[in-house]
Amino acid sequence: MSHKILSNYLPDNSAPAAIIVGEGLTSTAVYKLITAQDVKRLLRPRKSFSHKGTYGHALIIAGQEQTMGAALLCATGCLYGGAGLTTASIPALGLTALNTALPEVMYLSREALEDRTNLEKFNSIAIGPGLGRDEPVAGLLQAAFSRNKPVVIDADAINLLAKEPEYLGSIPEGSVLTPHMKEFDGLFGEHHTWFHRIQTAREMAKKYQIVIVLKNQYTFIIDQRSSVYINQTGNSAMAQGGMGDVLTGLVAALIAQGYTPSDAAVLACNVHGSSGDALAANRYVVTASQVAKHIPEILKALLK
Ligand SMILES: NC(=O)C1=CN([C@@H]2O[C@H](COP(=O)(O)OP(=O)(O)OC[C@H]3O[C@@H](n4cnc5c(N)ncnc54)[C@H](OP(=O)(O)O)[C@@H]3O)[C@@H](O)[C@H]2O)[C@@H](O)CC1
Ligand SMILES: Nc1ncnc2c1ncn2[C@@H]1O[C@H](COP(=O)(O)OP(=O)(O)O)[C@@H](O)[C@H]1O
Repeated sequence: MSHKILSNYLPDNSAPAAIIVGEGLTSTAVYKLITAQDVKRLLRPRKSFSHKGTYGHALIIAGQEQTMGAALLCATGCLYGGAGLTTASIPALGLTALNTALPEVMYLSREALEDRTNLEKFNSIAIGPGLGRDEPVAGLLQAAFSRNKPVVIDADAINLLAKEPEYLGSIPEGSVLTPHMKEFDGLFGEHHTWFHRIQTAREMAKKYQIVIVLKNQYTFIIDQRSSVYINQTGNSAMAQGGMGDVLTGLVAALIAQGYTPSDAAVLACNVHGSSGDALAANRYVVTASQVAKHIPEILKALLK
């Protein structure tokens, strides 16, 4: 089995030289490289005798007037990630855009979230993309947390946790946090090296029993036992707004389909990056919408 030095995966080369990386999810090393075989093993084929109810119902709580696109991109990632049903809870002014861009996706008003019984039917919830900081985000977060089932938490929902850290204690176990570097440091304090950032992520994932997806060129997925999975797919053609919103929707789609939060995060990061890689083979830049729409081809290819 080949081993690589962790520093190879850090932009600042900050890891002590002795830290090695095992190849594959079954490696006993703390730091594990995600391989194509891992992802093939994780992905389950769709069953012949199945219907939309077999593949779960995901709820996306996202968007505000100026960033409705983030909600649409998140819902697109969820739809193309194979959730049986996707519902978007967005401000009513986004309804025409939703119905036009994504006719497959259903709508739940923000007011309806106040009645917690409306949330019971969902197999997964993602919250945060484009929510903004002015809206009553705290109320939306409380609604998402009220079920005590894993929630995918991104963007402005992470920014709210940074502002009101008392909510950290009520994150349901198994939830998946998907911060980029700036969001991570906003929440858990400034870090001067990537190695130290990863150590904090390991500590926090264990403390709160959550999965942390620390987004980067190589994304680090840290599970509840502090293991670190390193995703190698993805490229700089993907460095464009909305890319993370698609990833959030994809994680929600996979949790809705019954994958564990940790497997969903590993699979989503790998497939999201592979989608970008396939498209970038003959493109200078790939958009978030393109990456989302190419996901089904990547999933199908993994089953071969
Ligand atoms: N179509 C839509 O509706 C879209 C809506 N969106 C939604 O809008 C909301 C706010 O999004 P946002 O882009 O304004 O703020 P945010 O992502 O916090 O960046 C702020 C600063 O942080 C930094 N930074 C960012 N990423 C980094 C990284 N990986 N690694 C390191 N640093 C990084 C960078 O700072 P710089 O490096 O330039 O100093 C950047 O300027 C949010 O809810 C989102 O979902 C977007 O998804 C776009 C499409
Ligand atoms: N240079 C790159 N190499 C690999 N992946 C990248 C690169 N740039 C961006 N990405 C991926 O794109 C996504 C960006 O997420 P994020 O910063 O949250 O975007 P947004 O907030 O605009 O949706 C992450 O999944 C990240 O790994």
